[in-house]
Amino acid sequence: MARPAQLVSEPRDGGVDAAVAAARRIVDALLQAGEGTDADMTGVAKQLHAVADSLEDQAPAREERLVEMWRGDGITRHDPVTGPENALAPPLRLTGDEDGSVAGTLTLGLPYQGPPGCVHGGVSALLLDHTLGVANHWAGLVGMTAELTVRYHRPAPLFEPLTVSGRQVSVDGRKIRTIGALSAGGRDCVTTEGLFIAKQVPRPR
Ligand SMILES: CCCCCCCC/C=C\CCCCCCCC(=O)SCCNC(=O)CCNC(=O)[C@H](O)C(C)(C)COP(=O)(O)OP(=O)(O)OC[C@H]1O[C@@H](n2cnc3c(N)ncnc32)[C@H](O)[C@@H]1OP(=O)(O)O
Repeated sequence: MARPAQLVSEPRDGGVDAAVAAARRIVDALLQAGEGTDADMTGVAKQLHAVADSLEDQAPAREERLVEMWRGDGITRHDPVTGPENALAPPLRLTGDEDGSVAGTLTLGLPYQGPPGCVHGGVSALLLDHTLGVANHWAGLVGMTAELTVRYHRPAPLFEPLTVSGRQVSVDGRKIRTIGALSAGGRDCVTTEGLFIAKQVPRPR
């Protein structure tokens, strides 16, 4: 049987991907520390601002950067779910199977908390919306999300491996229907059904 296809950008060892991995650690560590430690948070803020100042000084114009982001086809490096260049992405790593499904596993920490010890519902919806989009790409026809129905069956736990999966189920003219699930320990926590319309926002150039 063929190996599953990698559907996300492999993070690189150095460059911006390494800096983004460090930024994710910072977000996590700040939340883990909170207010009640002896850490010099004023000093920390100063150091982080210094890093941001230096990055902003050297960044290209936003329009130029958008063109660069959207160069080429397929997998993106900047999206907020899988993108190795995006510190907001957990990141989720998705692979595509021969049967047309896509799936990935990840473990979420404190930055993604909703109810105590559980994943925020909006975060689950984000992970699923994107996974359904990638499932459409894997199936060969992508579209814009027109409708997303999300059912929350049971709380999804933080700090435990979660599986996120999706599969395109039908195409009727421009209407694409795609389903997905987020599960923990083999049990569905969240399931979703999406209607996508085959249309794309023009790429910046
Ligand atoms: C998409 C990215 C592609 C990147 C490609 C890279 C490669 C792939 C790699 C990696 C995958 C990445 C994955 C990313 C995933 C993320 C997805 C998002 O976050 S998308 C952003 C959120 N969604 C919006 O912002 C939409 C906003 N809405 C619109 O733009 C329009 O309303 C749109 C396109 C949905 C429809 O507009 P109209 O003008 O093209 O089409 P009309 O004529 O209105 O509808 C066509 C048919 O669909 C029905 N329809 C439209 N909206 C409906 C709805 N909400 N519910 C039910 N039916 C609806 C209509 O009734 C009509 O049906 P009748 O042909 O008459 O039978």
